[in-house]
Amino acid sequence: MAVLVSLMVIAASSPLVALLLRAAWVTLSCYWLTPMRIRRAMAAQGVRGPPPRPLVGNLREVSALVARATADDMPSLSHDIVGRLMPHYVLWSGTYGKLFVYLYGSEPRLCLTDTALIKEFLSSKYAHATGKSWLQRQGTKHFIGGGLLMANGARWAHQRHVVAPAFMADKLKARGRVGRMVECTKQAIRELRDAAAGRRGEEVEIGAHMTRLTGDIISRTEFNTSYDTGKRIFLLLEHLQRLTSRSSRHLWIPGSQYFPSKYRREIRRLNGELEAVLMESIRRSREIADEGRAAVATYGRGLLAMLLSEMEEKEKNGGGGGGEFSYDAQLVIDECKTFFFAGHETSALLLTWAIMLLATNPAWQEKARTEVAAVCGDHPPSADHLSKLTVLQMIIQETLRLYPPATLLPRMAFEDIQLGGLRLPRGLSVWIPVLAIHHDESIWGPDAHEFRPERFAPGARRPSAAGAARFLPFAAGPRNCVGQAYALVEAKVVLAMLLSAFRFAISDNYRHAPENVLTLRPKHGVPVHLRPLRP
Ligand code: HEM
Repeated sequence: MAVLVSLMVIAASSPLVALLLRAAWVTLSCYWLTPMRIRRAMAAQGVRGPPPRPLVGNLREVSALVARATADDMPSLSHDIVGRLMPHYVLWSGTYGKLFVYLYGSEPRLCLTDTALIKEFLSSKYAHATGKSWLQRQGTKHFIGGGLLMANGARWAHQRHVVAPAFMADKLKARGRVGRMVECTKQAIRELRDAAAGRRGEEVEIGAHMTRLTGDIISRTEFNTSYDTGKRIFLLLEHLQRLTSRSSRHLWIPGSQYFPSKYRREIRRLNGELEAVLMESIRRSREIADEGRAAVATYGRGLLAMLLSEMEEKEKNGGGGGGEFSYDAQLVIDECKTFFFAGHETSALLLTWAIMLLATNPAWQEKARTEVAAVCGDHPPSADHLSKLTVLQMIIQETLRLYPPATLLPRMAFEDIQLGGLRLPRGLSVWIPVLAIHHDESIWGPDAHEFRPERFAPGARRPSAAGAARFLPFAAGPRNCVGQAYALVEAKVVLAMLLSAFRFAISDNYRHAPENVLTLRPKHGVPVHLRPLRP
């Protein structure tokens, strides 16, 4: 007590000391007292977890467990990958039950696997009471900034309202995007033919080609950029992603976001360069629109056109429809970065894993090829063909079940939430382990780890009525993936064309080593043998 009184006297006499004491109190409260209070509140409801250490929480255990589990390649081509990618989930759900709490640094995380609760939690009921945490936003600040993926609350609602119409299924058909996807895929097939012909045994690493192809597709359909500009943007984004993931490893240290570091300096430089390239694209789009204004009062098609029209509205009306949240130049740039990032890597991974699965399951490969020939004949797929490619749709869904590019869904509670019988305190992060749910034998049956596309056949018995929360590759509810319809159209177009152009088999050089670096990817790529089917 005497110490406290002395501190208060010193504080009252010196504003600097008062400031330092306040900073120390806020740090202690954020980094230890609040997480511990949340942990106790969950323990009082019977939800426990591993004991945390100050500041690091359980972070070191997670890192050590994952490092050990992924040190070697898998001994066989098994799809039973939960123990490898989420060893901490396997360990702690075995010890504390499927509902448990752990601390990621100082962020308390509740692991939620109950599919009925997940459905409710992701519903519109909690759209404004949940969102992306400080840790997530800080980690991606220089990389995708205030774009839709990391926006929260009313700002998120406005951004979503502006961009969502561009990605509705009927718009995708109407705006000639399928045609552009076909053109990009034709180019990729030419490159694959050349690459295969130039190598002994026609072997190519398909992942790199799919990354290039999906990058080209999003650049051309949504941003109207040239192949070279798109390529430059992706290289910069890739570099930034690597650096931000390295620099955010220390975010659990109080104040670390202000420490100067070589990563941070390089991130700032690359971000400046990326924004300059995007700004130039925007300037060119506006110039082209101005030249054509007399004839067509439009910026053209795609997402960038939509964002620029929205920004112009704001400039004209001094506000725009979203009031304080309307798009300005910086937000348009952030949105471009977000869609370049969110819209190409996940799609490339879906295609890469699908080709790996088809290359190792020749019967399904042949079945899909026969269907493509029956539906499309000798032509590339058109928008009308796509809904008839049901075998391909089943294969895509089974790929997304076994290898979902996003293995986790994170959401922070911004206010106290009553979820079923649970009270989730404000400040608790909820983590939905999508990969573990997709491989759960109690949901999918004893063959949960096997590639069996027939489980998605039209009319097949679904696991249960609450199915929406059991298959979550694109999340669910109002904050699901805004590009879902686009991604599925793209996957069908590309796979249908590749199946018509080549027969593929997995190479002996393939090393099965799925790893999770933000997204679920094959550590050593996917080398396949391509046999051209047509001259
Ligand atoms: C197979 C491909 C894809 C998968 C598996 C996928 C998966 C997801 C998931 C799981 C989320 C929720 C993330 C979270 O809230 O933490 C998400 C959000 C998002 N996705 Fe996708 N995505 C794919 C393709 C695309 C494409 C092609 C685009 C754009 C053209 C896109 C744009 C976005 C955006 C902007 C969000 C944020 C939505 C919001 O917060 O309102 N995604 N995606």
